[in-house]
Amino acid sequence: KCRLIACEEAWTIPEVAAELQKVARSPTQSLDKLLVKGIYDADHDTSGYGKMNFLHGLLDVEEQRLPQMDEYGVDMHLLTLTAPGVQMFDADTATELAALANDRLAEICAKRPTRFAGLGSFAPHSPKRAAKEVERVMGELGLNGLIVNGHTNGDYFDDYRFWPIFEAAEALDATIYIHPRGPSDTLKGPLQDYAMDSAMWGYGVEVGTNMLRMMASGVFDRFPKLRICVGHMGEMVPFFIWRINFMNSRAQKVGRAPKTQRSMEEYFKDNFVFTTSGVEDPLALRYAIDRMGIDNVIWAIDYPYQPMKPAVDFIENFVCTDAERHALCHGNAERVFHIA
Ligand SMILES: COc1cc(C(=O)O)cc(C(=O)O)c1
Ligand SMILES: [Mn+2]
Repeated sequence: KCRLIACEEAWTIPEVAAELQKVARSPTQSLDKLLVKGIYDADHDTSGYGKMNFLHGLLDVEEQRLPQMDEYGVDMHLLTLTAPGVQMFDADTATELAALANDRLAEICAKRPTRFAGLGSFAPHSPKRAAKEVERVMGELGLNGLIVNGHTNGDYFDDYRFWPIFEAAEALDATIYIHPRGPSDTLKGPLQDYAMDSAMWGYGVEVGTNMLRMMASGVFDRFPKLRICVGHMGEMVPFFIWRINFMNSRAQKVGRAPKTQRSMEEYFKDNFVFTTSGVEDPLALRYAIDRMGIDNVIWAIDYPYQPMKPAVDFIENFVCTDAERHALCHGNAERVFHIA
């Protein structure tokens, strides 16, 4: 029996849920509003927002989550404050609620250290205080890395203002998990209809765009040891990596893109790992392993947005070698997220 560590497992606290309800009732133009309203304010004026009953599963750790982990043989959940995290709040509220969520998460992990690990949050729009929180998360709180959800107020991670956060994470060998959120106001255009704002399409576009901006801008020349994790089988990038590499190197030759020390494919292989969250497709997984290398692929459920049993069945039925199975199911997670 292979140890199973699921690495994109969503969770929240009542204080963040309450603040997101305020966002849901505010006149925000953010595309996250469709999802936030559907989850955190569904019973209030639900016109067009689609009620989705995830809140109980997000708040819960021991009532339903842990018994299901026992029933299906999932040893650990790597818990992450669910998207959009604290990033829709003002910088002060975001900083305070990230620290509160991190304290609560450390308590959960301390109480059941063989069942739960956790990624700490921060407020990207207060980068200096965020860098301090990264140090507290990895030091005093003893958590396993960081989580952030795509853009913040429309800014992406090629923007030098975020670099104090990368500096702290790189120095502490702390992996930053870039989870999706709805596309930014400048990206959202035709993504506002047909539920394309979130998991079906907009999430992949949002994170994929962030990843490419980081790679193409030379962030990893500045922070060569920085490790980023993304979910959802690499947010479409693995399947497009040949074309991304070819077209970026041509763009560099003709001066359309800045010169970088390494190629896009090298940055993706050297500085990224990705999980299988929400893509339970054996063909996609086999391609991703063969294309990007087994050491870069990590199993995840994406609970409670994905039901637990099908995700366990998916990985247990996946055809692979024993070495691949150990890497996928726990070995890579233990290395990347410092799990004993
Ligand atoms: C933050 O809210 C989420 C909603 C869903 C969904 O299935 O509607 C999926 C994800 C996800 O894929 O992480 C996240
Ligand atoms: Mn997720």
